[in-house]
Amino acid sequence: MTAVLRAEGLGKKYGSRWALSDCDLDVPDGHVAGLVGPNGAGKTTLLNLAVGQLTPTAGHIRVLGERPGSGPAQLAKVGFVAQDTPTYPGLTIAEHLRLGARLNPGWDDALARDRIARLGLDPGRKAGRLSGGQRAQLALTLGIAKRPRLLVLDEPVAALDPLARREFLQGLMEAAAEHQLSVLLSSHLVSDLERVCDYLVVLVDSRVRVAGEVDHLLATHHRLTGPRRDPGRLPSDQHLVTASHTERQSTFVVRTEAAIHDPAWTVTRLNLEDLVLAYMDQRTETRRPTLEVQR
Ligand SMILES: Nc1ncnc2c1ncn2[C@@H]1O[C@H](COP(=O)(O)OP(=O)(O)OP(=O)(O)O)[C@@H](O)[C@H]1O
Repeated sequence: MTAVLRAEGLGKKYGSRWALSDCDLDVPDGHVAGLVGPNGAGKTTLLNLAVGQLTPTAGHIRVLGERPGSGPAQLAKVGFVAQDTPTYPGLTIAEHLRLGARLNPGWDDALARDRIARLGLDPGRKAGRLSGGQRAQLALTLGIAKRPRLLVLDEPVAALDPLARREFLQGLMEAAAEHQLSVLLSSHLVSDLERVCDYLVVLVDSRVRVAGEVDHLLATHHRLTGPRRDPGRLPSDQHLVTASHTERQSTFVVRTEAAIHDPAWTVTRLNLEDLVLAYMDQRTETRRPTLEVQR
């Protein structure tokens, strides 16, 4: 299957500090992929590399088989809704659509107008007069009407209330299904990603900790609880994610493709939030995670 995003040894340095390092990723086509991680993990850096707004310090990145920003044809295939869903406050919705038509060769004006009408938005209204949720919907409309093959969104719902978030994500899912659109979406709200994503990338402290199809990740990660045990004694096919101990008891989160038969363990499944938090627990204790979990 084609990769919408393929990174090999990808890294980006600001001054002497790596914002992203040793990133190997292969995000397949046809997914709504979630990029999750705490503040400062490198999500925006990775997305800006994917849309060609940054160039790598190390390694390679290919988006839809080409170097991001390598020419007009490549740029036309990728839509980008940047952080805080930027729009021009002094321009009306209709003017935004006209600008979109001028700037994008594949612009689908009927789709844009229809979507604005379905949202009940007045085309004559200036973007500066819209609510945060309406502005986000306008930015999403501009991204979809470009008719890209991949739509990249950087924390598009962070500032929205739960209802506006739900409406926005619903619109995104409908567009992805209707227009065979691949989506790469960052958020630190695990519950939002859980609702819309079927592929997940966990980024912590500038490194990809785990990536894969959500169903497969959930099927291969387990929490083991039982009598205290040295993690070094786990079978070699059980990859340890996190370990914690009391005086008598050990709790491990492991990743394994194999069934777990050891009768000493009580085995429980993880939900997506548990899984993300387990990988975040691997980070150094010097900086605390600020990942939000909202229901
Ligand atoms: N232009 C820049 N100059 C210097 N350092 C930067 C710059 N942009 C980002 N960084 C640093 O790179 C690291 C990764 O930042 P990035 O914005 O990619 O993280 P993020 O995961 O998107 O965070 P957030 O969730 O807060 O948006 C951070 O330590 C940040 O301070």
